[in-house]
Amino acid sequence: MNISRLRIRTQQKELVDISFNISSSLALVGQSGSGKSLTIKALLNMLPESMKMEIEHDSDFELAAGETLAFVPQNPFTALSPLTKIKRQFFVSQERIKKLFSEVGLDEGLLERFPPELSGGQLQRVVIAMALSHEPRLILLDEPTTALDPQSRVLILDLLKSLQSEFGFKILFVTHDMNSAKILCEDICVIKNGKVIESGKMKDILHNPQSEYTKVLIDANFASRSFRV
Ligand SMILES: Nc1ncnc2c1ncn2[C@@H]1O[C@H](COP(=O)(O)OP(=O)(O)OP(=O)(O)O)[C@@H](O)[C@H]1O
Repeated sequence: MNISRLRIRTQQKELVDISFNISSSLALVGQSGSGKSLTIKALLNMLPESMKMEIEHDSDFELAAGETLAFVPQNPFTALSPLTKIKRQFFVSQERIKKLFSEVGLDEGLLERFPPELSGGQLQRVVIAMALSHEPRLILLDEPTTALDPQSRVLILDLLKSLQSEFGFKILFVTHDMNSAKILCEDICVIKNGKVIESGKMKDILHNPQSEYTKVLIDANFASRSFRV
């Protein structure tokens, strides 16, 4: 999927002006304030009313939140309604929910529980099952593992990878964490202040970053994390 131009502006200021291509899995990486969340909101058509956007993309891909597009947010603890049983938070048949639960590695007994009775990793699997329930063509992931411990983080990223090879959806993964980006994505687009700094194959950019900004992102992450680098 090719986004040949995405511009987001307020009356006062241009916040984002980027282009990117999602051939299979793309990490959109940048420091805080670089425009990652706004990009996701723009694709979901959920920008604040004070902002205007212009978007150009391939004509065969309709951007429809909850249909062609699914979204997995940062914090699974706040993504679900706490006082509603898990099974009541899906809008598909019980049979389909059970199938989705087995695909994300969850015991169907958890369907009878309330969200606060599950761990962060289990909750994120529930959210991923929900994202899959409409058979999306593209899943938008906004730092989906930041609220998790390192072990659950790697398990969730591995799960997303295997689900992707099973179902064939594309992934846009927004993060400042190069370690996670490296595990999940084949391609990377580095952004700063709403502009693309560099983009290409993940392995090429990790081995040979062209900008100081990318080097800092790589060094910060690889120096501070101990898991699978
Ligand atoms: N509602 C808003 N009104 C005006 N400016 C905004 C609004 N939301 C975000 N911005 C600005 O847009 C720019 C990009 O913000 P965005 O939230 O997309 O960054 P981000 O890369 O997701 O950062 P983080 O990693 O901290 O979530 C920032 O300069 C931010 O201050």
